[in-house]
Amino acid sequence: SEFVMSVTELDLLIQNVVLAQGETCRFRQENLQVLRWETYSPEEVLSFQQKPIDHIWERCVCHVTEAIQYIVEFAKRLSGFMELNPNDQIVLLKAGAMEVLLIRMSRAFNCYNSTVFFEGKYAPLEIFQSLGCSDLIGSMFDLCHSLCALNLSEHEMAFISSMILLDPSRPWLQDKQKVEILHKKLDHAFRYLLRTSLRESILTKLPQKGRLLSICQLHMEKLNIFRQMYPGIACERFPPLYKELFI
Ligand SMILES: CNC(=O)[C@@H]1CCCN1C(=O)c1ccc(Cl)c(COc2cccc3c(C(F)(F)F)cc(C)nc23)c1Cl
Repeated sequence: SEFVMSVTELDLLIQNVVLAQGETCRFRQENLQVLRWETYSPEEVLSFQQKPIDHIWERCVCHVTEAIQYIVEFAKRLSGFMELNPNDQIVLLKAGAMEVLLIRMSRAFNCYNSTVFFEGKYAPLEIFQSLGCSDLIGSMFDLCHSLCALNLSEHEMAFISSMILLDPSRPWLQDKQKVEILHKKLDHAFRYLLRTSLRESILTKLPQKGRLLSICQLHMEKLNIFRQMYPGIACERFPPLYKELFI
């Protein structure tokens, strides 16, 4: 029994999702644009590559953890999310936060020279070489390239992110129906938005769910390898939120 949403309800939901994204994206789109040709020099790249692996890992994990906190704030602002039971809120964030981070990373990616915004300038893939997980970083860059090709607007990215988070197919959900209703409303509003902006064609080109999932699984493997290699760091120095969500 498909439900009907009034235009007012659709507009209100679009406003809620777009506002949630605008208030919780760590870097403003315009600032990222201005800086996009500020790249690291070969000497700077070399000095990054010569730093010890645990040093770079720890900095990256701190950046990732901070970015995840912004994504938690994004989720909390999505209408209906805070009305879900706390267990389901954690289940949805645990499963979807990293995928949303990958979507957000593409906003800070310059697909003309394959660089990504990192610590103030745009960095090439090589800068992460000493991390010893070039397959993970490489697949993140590939994903950014395919997302850049879609030339997604902030509105579209906001909806894609909200539907990744409010995904009723996540395992261990207690109140699946409630998430289903939220997801269906987002789907209606997203399609309405795409119809009015003549952008329905992107629906068939969005990255498959499995692709995001596989990168995130690579994330977990790398993280476990790193924790084994540097047991000292993994426990204490990881910010608590990271432990809660990923360990
Ligand atoms: C635009 N910038 C960004 O999106 C990210 C998040 C916010 C800040 N930030 C960066 O500075 C950044 C940008 C690009 C890259 Cl490739 C990186 C390095 O990313 C990672 C290096 C190591 C491990 C990473 C892991 C692992 F495995 F720990 F789970 C997981 C993710 C997702 N990213 C890792 C980083 Cl940390």
